[in-house]
Amino acid sequence: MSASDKTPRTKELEFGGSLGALVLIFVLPGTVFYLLLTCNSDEASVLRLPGPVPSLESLWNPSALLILLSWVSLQALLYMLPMGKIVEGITLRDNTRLKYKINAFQAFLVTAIIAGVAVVLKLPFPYVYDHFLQFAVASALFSLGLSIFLYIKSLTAPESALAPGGNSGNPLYDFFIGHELNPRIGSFDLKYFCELRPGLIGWCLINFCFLMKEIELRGSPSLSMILVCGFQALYVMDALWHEEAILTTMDIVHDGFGFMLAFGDLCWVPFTYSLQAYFLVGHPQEQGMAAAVFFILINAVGYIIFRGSNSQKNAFRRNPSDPSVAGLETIPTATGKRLLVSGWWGLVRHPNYLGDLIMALAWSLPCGVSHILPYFYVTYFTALLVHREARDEHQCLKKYGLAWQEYCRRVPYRIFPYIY
Ligand SMILES: NC(=O)C1=CN([C@@H]2O[C@H](COP(=O)(O)OP(=O)(O)OC[C@H]3O[C@@H](n4cnc5c(N)ncnc54)[C@H](OP(=O)(O)O)[C@@H]3O)[C@@H](O)[C@H]2O)C=CC1
Ligand SMILES: CC(C)CCC[C@@H](C)[C@H]1CC=C2C3=C(CC[C@@]21C)[C@@]1(C)CC[C@H](O)C[C@@H]1CC3
Repeated sequence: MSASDKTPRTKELEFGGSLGALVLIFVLPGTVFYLLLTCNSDEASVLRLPGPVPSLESLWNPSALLILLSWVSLQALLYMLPMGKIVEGITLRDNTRLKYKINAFQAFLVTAIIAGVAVVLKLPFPYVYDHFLQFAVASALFSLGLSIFLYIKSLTAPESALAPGGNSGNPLYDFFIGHELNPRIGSFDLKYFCELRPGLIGWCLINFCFLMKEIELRGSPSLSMILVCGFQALYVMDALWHEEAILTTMDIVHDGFGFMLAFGDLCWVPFTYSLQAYFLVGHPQEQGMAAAVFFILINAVGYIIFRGSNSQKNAFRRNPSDPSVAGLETIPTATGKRLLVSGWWGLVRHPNYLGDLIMALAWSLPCGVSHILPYFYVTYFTALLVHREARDEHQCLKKYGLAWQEYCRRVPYRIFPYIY
């Protein structure tokens, strides 16, 4: 291995360094349980502490862990099935390119068929609602176990396989961010698998369980529940359909696979992104048709901006002379790549984040305005994307230097036109 193959030491630590990492390892699971306990209470008020903390025995349910393990195994099996195409990821430090299976959308369809059969067989979907906290505990323990396994595995990985963002030499920080970039067991890519499948498809299934709980309680699903489940299913299906696009995201290219992504993918996403549907079961909301049309319009505007900008960039990066992007204005960079300065990417520097945030708002509105809790997602997501934008900006400035400064001059706003 030549010296340039080796992953350099990570000098600039993010998230407040090792102390920040230590705090987040406790704060993230704490936030999940606080949100779920609050949502379970009658008042669902984020300004009050939720009732008494449940006993440890009541949080532990071996059946929940077994169901979770079966779920992850089913998704792993679907991932490994010989369906879908194989594509290559970006070129790695040692000049190799890993191969990835593209079949997440097919996995979703097969899962939907299995769920349909389970409905016909009258399987008790509302069980997930009744034991949701226990499922969250099982999932948090599973992600912690996976993160420990990943860190131990990374200690035997070659230097070239370490993550540029998670090679600080501080074990706690590297455990949090992820020490190894693309941990694999044979050809099974653990990070790529977890990023989209068990958590995102699981989020849709959890929403469906909540909808079935509403049917059990009230005879039919509410309009609010149908809107929330419909909007979020569209978002998940879109991500699975465009699975190939995640191969160039910073999570796959820069960050390793450690506690942050393992917990994020397997616990945070399914158990906090489904909060609106969870809230609606215990706190029903009446929405009229006019309001529903308004929410659908907001979601549609967000989706058009989100999908239009992501597709425009993807098409441009794949083939700059593609007829759909060939007429757009660009600026050259020293790396040979060009930057779009017109179209969606001339509106703000992260139009895809803007669209995503507009959709996030549309997912909360069907829950009414009497509670703050269903607005958790849009609030947290604004903070996540503002932070992510700053991380990406920092990487782009390093990569493109003067050309990036010129782009910032031409397109001065980051996410919200004329505001930020
Ligand atoms: N729901 C959720 O929890 C989350 C959702 N997301 C969503 O995932 C999607 C992907 O986001 P993310 O991974 O952050 O990255 P982006 O898709 O925003 O990609 C950023 C990269 O795009 C390229 N780029 C930036 N500006 C330009 C330009 N003007 N012209 C051409 N290329 C440009 C640069 O890479 P290069 O030049 O190297 O190609 C840059 O590093 C977004 O829609 C986001 O909203 C993200 C995080 C969490
Ligand atoms: C636990 C912390 C608060 C941070 C966790 C971050 C993760 C939840 C997110 C990091 C990047 C993500 C992406 C997506 C989901 C959330 C995580 C895993 C998408 C798959 C969502 C759908 C989009 O179409 C693509 C996204 C890529 C990044």
